[in-house]
Amino acid sequence: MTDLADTAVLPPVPAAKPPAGRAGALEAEAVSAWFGDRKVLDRVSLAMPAHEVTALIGPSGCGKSTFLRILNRMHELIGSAALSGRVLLDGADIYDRGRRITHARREIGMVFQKPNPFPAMSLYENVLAGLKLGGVRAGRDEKDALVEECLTRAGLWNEVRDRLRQPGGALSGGQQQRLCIARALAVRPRVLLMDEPCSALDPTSTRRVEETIADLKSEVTIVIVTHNMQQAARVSDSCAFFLAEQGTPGVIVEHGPTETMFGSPADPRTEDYVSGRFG
Ligand SMILES: Nc1ncnc2c1ncn2[C@@H]1O[C@H](COP(=O)(O)OP(=O)(O)OP(=O)(O)O)[C@@H](O)[C@H]1O
Repeated sequence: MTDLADTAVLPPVPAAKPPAGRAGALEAEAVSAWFGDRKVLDRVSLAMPAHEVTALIGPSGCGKSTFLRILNRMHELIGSAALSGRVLLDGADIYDRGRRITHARREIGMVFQKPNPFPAMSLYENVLAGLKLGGVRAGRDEKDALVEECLTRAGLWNEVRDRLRQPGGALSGGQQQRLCIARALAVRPRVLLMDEPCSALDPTSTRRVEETIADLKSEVTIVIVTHNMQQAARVSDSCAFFLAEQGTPGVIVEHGPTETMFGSPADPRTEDYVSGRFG
């Protein structure tokens, strides 16, 4: 259980370019979760190695999004929510009493299913929004450099470089999602969590976001929830298959290298799911 009385304000972050290899290794140990009396995850353990893309797959309602939210302390924002277990970022438990919730949120960023840029704010200000929330002061040149760097890393710079003062709401859905990725990157996370980031996008935008994911993993560890098995096969290095059978809490049935999970899974339920026989 955790202390819920922390703020959502980001702490100051340096505006300099991140050192290479800053991606963090994330590890969940025996994580269980509840909404009220209802247990929805049961002792889920999973290693998410640095510089890799880990896909969380499984039928609707098996606890993938809940697990993802636990990885950056968003689960505890829901009134009836509780959890047990540990989440380690490079060996340090993000739920330790001495660690601030804001620290976990900065180190472990999140991109949501529906692109959520600030629609009236300019593209430029959107990218810097996380820094602004944290009260970080930076000079104009520093801000310009950060905006260009993050939009480039998110694969959007070339499309928007001439219209940075336009509102975030003026972009296509796919561009908005990449803007949200740029915004998440601006606070220098070590892990990026993505909850079905392409489910609201057309195939072309989906491909563009997938290319962005592939480019980013040299700098940031990625954990992605997806219902799209082709996407999981395309973007991930390893997969974890979640299942909640007959009203029981969600568990990981099997996890391993994506090639194995799709080519020769050990559990027949994994085989049935990845081949589209259920779910
Ligand atoms: N805010 C909430 N309050 C109560 N129950 C919730 C809440 N959010 C999720 N649940 C329940 O927790 C279980 C796990 O939900 P979760 O959204 O994590 O599953 P999921 O695998 O991500 O599903 P989907 O693929 O449909 O998004 C479900 O039974 C769901 O109804």
